[in-house]
Amino acid sequence: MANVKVAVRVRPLSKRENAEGGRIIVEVDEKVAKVRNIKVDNRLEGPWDTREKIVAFGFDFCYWSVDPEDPKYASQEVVFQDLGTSVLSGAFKGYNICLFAYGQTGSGKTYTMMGTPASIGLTPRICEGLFSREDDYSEQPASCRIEVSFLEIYNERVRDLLKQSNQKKPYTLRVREHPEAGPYVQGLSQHLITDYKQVIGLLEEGIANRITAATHVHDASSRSHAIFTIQYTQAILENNLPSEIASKINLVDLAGSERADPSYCKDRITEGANINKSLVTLGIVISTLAQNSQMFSSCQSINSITSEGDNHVSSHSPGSVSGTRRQAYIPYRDSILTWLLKDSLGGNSKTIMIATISPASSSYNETMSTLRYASNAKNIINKPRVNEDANVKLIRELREEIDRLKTMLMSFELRNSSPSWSDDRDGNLTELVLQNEMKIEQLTKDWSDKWTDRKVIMEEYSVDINKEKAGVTIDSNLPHLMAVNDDILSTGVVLYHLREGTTKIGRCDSDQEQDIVLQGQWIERNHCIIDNKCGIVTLRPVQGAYCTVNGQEVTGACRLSQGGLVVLGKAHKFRFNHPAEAAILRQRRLISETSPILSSKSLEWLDLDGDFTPSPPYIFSPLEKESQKHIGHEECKHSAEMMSREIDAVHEEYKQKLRDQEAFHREHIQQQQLYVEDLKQQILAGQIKSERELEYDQALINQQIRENQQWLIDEKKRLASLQPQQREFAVQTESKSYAEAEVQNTVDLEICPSLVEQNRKRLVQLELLRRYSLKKAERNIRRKKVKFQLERIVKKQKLLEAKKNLEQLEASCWLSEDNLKQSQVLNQNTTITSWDYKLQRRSKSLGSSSLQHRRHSFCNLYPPHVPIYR
Ligand SMILES: Nc1ncnc2c1ncn2[C@@H]1O[C@H](COP(=O)(O)OP(=O)(O)OP(=O)(O)O)[C@@H](O)[C@H]1O
Repeated sequence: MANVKVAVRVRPLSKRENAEGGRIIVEVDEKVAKVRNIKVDNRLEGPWDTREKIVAFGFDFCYWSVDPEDPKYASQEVVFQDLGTSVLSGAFKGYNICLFAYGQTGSGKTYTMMGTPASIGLTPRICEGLFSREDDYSEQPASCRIEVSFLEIYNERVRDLLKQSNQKKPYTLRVREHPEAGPYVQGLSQHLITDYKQVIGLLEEGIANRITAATHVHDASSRSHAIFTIQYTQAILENNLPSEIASKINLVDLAGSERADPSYCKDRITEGANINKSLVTLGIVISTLAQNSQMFSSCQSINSITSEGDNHVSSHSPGSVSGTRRQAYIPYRDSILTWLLKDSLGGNSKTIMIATISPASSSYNETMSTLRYASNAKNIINKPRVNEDANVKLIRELREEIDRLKTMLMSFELRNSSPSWSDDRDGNLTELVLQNEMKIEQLTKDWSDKWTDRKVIMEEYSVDINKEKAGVTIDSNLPHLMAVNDDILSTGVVLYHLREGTTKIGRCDSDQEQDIVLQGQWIERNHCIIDNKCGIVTLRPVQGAYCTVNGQEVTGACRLSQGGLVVLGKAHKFRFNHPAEAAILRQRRLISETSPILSSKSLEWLDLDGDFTPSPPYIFSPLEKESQKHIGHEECKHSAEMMSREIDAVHEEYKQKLRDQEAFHREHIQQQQLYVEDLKQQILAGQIKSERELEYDQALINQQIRENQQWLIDEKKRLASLQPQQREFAVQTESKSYAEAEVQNTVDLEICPSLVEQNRKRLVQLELLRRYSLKKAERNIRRKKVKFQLERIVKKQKLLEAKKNLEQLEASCWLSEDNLKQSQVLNQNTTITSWDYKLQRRSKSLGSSSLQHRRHSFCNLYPPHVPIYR
C-alpha cells in the first residue's frame, strides 16, 4: 500500500503578473504550502469573519521556484533528485509509475515535465537516468529494452504525436481495454530507443506536434493532455531463474484547467469544455479514490482494534465491515484521460502528482483549486506491485507456501497432544509440502527448459543482447526470411532460416509437412518452395500460388538477392537476407564505392532446366519507387543516367577482374603443360633404364646358370672317375687285412669309404648352394620387375592428375572467356553470385572435383576475408 506522493511547485511571476503589480500570496515552508486568503485579507478584521487568513496545505514536497536568488530556490535538478530518482528506482524494481503535472494554464507544468534546452525537465532527465544507469539504484546490472510512445488527448480524441498522418485531418486512435493489461491505445506507435539522443529527438518531434494556442494567461498554452510512456523491460536472474520484469512509466503533462471564455471562438469553447470535462472527471476520480482509500484504512484500523479485543472478530475480512458501506464507483471511463490512467490512479502503480501554481494574487482561485485537488490526491492509497514474470512469481509464491507449511508442521508437532489428530494433519501437510515441492521442481524445470531452448536458438541465430545500449541485435549466418509485420501490436521478430536444400512453405492443412507454416488469404496448401543450393537461393511458387518479389509477381523460379522484398499470398511480407552475399556487397561497396542497390535489389530470372537468362531491367525497390514519384521527370532521367554510369563502372571493374583471372589461368596452364611433358620424359627414361637393368641382370643370371650347370657336369665326371680307383684300393687292403691285426683293419676300413662319402657330400652341398644363389638371383629380378611396375604406375598416376589439372585449367579458362563475352552483353544486374551459379551448372559436365577447383579459383575474385558460401 502506498499513498499517492504529491508535490507542489511555485513558479516565478510572469511578465504579465509583474506588470499587474506582482503581489505574491503563496509561501512555502518545508512541506507546507501557505496561501494568503485575499478575500479575507482585503477586508478589515472583525469577530464576525471566521475565515482563516492563511490557508495551509501539507504535501510530500513543496518547491519554491520563484526567485533563483532565494536560498530555498528549487531548481529542475532539485525536483529531479526528489521525484525523478524515485520514478527511476521504482522502474528498476519493476513497478508501474505515473508522474503527472496538474495545474492552471501557464503555471509551469510543461516547464517541470519537459523543461527548456537551458533547463532540462523531468522527462528527459528520467530517460537519461534509464540509459546512464550506473547501478546506483540496484545491486544487479540488467539487460534492458526501452520503448517509448507519445500521445495527446485533445477534445476527447487520441492522437499519436510520433506518427503523423499525411492527410489534413489528423486521424484518431481508439482506446481499448485488455482483460489483463488494462486500457491501451490501439495502433499507437512504439519506438525502440537505444540512446538518450533518440529520446530527445522523439520528445522534440512530439512536442512540436502538440496542439497549442494562445490563452489570456499563456501565449503557447498546451491545449491537450500529453502522455509520454516508457516501457522499460529488464532481463534479470531471480532465484537463479532467468526472468523479465517490465515496468511502465507514464509521464503526463495535463492541459491547463481554464474556464471556457465566451469571448473565445466556438472551437476554443468546445476545447475548454473538453479539457474541463477530463479534468473534472479526473477530479471526481481522485476524490472518489481518496474516499475509498480512507474508508478502507478506517476499516482496517477498526479491524485491528477489534482483533486486539476479541480474537474471533479477527476472522472477519475488511470487506465484511465495508460491506455495509460499499466502495464508491469510480467513473474512470467518463473521460479518455482517466480511462487511460486507470492503472496509475488507484491501481497497481506508484503515483506521483506535481501540482504547479502561480504565486500571484491574480491566480488565487486557480491556486486554491489546484491545492485542494492535490490535497485530495494525497489521500489516495494505491497498491503498487512489481510486474514480475508470471512463472517466476508462481515459483516464488510456492516457495513461500512451502515455508509456511513447514512452519505449521513444526508447530503442530510441538502443540498437539492427540497423536491420531496430529498424525492426520501432519500427513496432509507433509503431502501438501511434497506436492508443492514437486510443483516447484516441475516449474523450475519447465522454465529452465524454456530458457535452454531459447539459448540454443539464440546461439544458432547469434542473438546478442547489448547490455550497454539496450538494443537487440539478431544476426544469422544463414540466408533467411525476416517477417515484416504491418500489425503495430505485433512485437515479436520472426526469422525463418533457409537451410541448404529445400524449404517448403504452405498451410498447416497441407498433405505434406511444411517447413514454414503460413495461414491467411491467398496462401495455398502447398504455396512455394525455396531452394538453397550452395548459397544460391531460389523461390519457386507452386502453380497458381501468388508470390511477388520486389513488387513483381513470380510464376517461375526466381533467384532471391540480398534485401529483396518477398510477399507470399495477400499479406505475408518478408525481407530476404543473405548475410554472405551482403558481406560481399558491403566489401564491394567499400572497394568501389558504388551503390549497393546495383547488385542487391535485382531480380535474377533463371530457367533451371535450360540456360541462364539475363535479368530483366533494373527493378526499383518500393522505397526507390516512392522516391521516384516525388522527383521530376528530368531528375528521374538524370538519376537513371547516373545509375547507368554506375552500372557501367561496375561492369568495367568486373571485366578487368575476369581478364586478370584469365591471364592467371593461362600462365597456370603453361606451367601445367610443361610439368606434364617433363613427367612423360621421366617415365620414358625410367622405362628404358629399368629395361636395360633387367636385361643385364637376366644375362648375368643366365651366365651363372650356365656356369653352374658346367660345374655340375665336371663334378659328376670327376666322381665317376674316382669310383674304379676306390674299388681297386678296397681289394688290396682286404688281402692285407688278414695278415695284420684285426683292430688295425677296422680302422682302415673306416677311413677309406669316408673319403668318397666326403666328396659326395661336398658335391651335394655345392649343388644346393648354387641352386640357392640362382633362386636368389631370380627373386631379385622379380622384385626389380615389381618395383619397376610400381614406379611406372605412380608416374602414370601423376601424369593422369597433371593431365586432369590441365583440362580443368583449360575448362575454367574457357569459362572465363565465355563470361567475359557474356558480361559484355549483359549491362544490368550482374552479380558475382550469378556467375558463380552459372559456373556451378557448367561444371556439372566436368565432375565434382573440377567444380570445386573452379569454384575456388573463381572465389579468388572476392576479397580474401569475405566468407564464401558453398
Ligand atoms: N519553475 C519555473 N522557472 C522558470 N520559469 C518557469 C517555471 N515554471 C514555468 N515557467 C515559465 O512559465 C511559462 C509557462 O510555463 P508552462 O508552459 O510550463 O506552463 P503550463 O502549465 O504548461 O501551461 P499550459 O497548461 O497552458 O500549457 C513558461 O514561459 C515557462 O518558461
